[in-house]
Amino acid sequence: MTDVRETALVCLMRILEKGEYSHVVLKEVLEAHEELEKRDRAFLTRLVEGTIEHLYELDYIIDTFSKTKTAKQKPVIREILRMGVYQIRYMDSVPDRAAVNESVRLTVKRGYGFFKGFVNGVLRAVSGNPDGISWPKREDGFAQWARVKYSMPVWITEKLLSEYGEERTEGLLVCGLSERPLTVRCNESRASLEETEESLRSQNIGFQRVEDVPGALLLENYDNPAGIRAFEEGHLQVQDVSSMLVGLAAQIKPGDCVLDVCAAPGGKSLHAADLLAGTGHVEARDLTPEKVALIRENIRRSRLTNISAKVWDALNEDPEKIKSADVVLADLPCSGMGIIGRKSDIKYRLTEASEEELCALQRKILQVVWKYVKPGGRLVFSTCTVFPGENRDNARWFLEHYPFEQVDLKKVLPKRFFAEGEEYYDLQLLPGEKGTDGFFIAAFTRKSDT
Ligand SMILES: C[S@@+](CC[C@H](N)C(=O)[O-])C[C@H]1O[C@@H](n2cnc3c(N)ncnc32)[C@H](O)[C@@H]1O
Repeated sequence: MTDVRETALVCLMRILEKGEYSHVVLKEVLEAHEELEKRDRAFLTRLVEGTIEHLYELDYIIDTFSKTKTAKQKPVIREILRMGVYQIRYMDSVPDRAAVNESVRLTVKRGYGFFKGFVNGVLRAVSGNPDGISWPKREDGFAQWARVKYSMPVWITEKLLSEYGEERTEGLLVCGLSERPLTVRCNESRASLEETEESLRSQNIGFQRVEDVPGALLLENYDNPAGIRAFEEGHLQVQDVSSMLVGLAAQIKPGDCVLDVCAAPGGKSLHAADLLAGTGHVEARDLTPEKVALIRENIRRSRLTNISAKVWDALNEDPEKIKSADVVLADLPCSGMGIIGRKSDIKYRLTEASEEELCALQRKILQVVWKYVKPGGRLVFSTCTVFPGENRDNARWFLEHYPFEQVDLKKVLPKRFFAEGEEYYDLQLLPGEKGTDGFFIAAFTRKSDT
């Protein structure tokens, strides 16, 4: 029988000690353990994701009660303690005694019997003294306080504070630790919204329509599309509402030729193909064969026929595509801070230097791909992040350097995304504020005399 906690430990060793991506490791491990029941899969996923989400807080607690600080502990012991504290603090279904005993058992099973007294002692102290922790105080410094309270690196909080102030920054931090609903888009060129809703009802899957975004549904109590019939039939695509706004901002018309230069796993390309309703064509590109395989897998499942995928480095100019596209989608690589609620290891990997490199990479890609837009056609630039350097600043830079006019998004996107009386051309969404992930969109029309 699979030892669920041991499997979680193996995941945490790969993610936190070896630097692998959490979503990749979890997907691989869950696929390799098909025998696990739904309940065990949910427990494993929560234990791994929760431990990562609350990492700094868990270390702070362990370091309060342990003479040997987490930074100096053996990696296996450190991960067993982190998992143990997470279970004590956040998993109501696990009695503290079970969390302690299971951690000790795991210590012995992994060959570290010498440390069983240490693990037992630290976890018992954590469980027995919940009030014995001296937490950082908010009034002594928001970023240091948030480091422990929301497990957020200090430099990120400081950067957010300088752009959004304390209240909105805290909203973003809270959202990063909250469960987000699974949002899906109905492929209405394959089945009507009503048919897809009927199929969901027949499987007792609860949902709510997002009234102002065509085809968008929020699924209730579902965090994984596998097993949903409408998904297997290609009538549903997992996609956040914010990402669906790209398709609307692109103002796609029947017969359009769409080029998505950074498309994997294909969310926006598939939306564009669906909006074309069997006409026109979408070419979905990405950097590597592995990424393009993800797009192809989604195309295969969706059974849409007006879309193809190709490996192409967006930094290389493609002479065959110059002035060929009615719409270019530039959903560019970014720091991903808008989706930390879904991929919580992002915040620990990011550095100030890597964020600056991403700003520069975006400009390099835009420098090439604007040429593919036909005069009168559109380029939509988007990211799933919240830092202005990658978003607003690059959108302004683009407008200053290339022959485009900015599309006023207030005229093409639902009203509720914009505050009354504010001057907007582009749109910056923060996680949770409008029921979406954090996201940025700007759209441009190429001047016709260029
Ligand atoms: C934000 S993701 C795209 C998400 C996608 N548009 C969707 O909606 O599913 C950015 C993508 O850019 C790709 N990428 C990064 N550098 C690239 C390059 N030089 N050329 C092409 N794609 C690149 C990454 O592999 C990644 O899949």
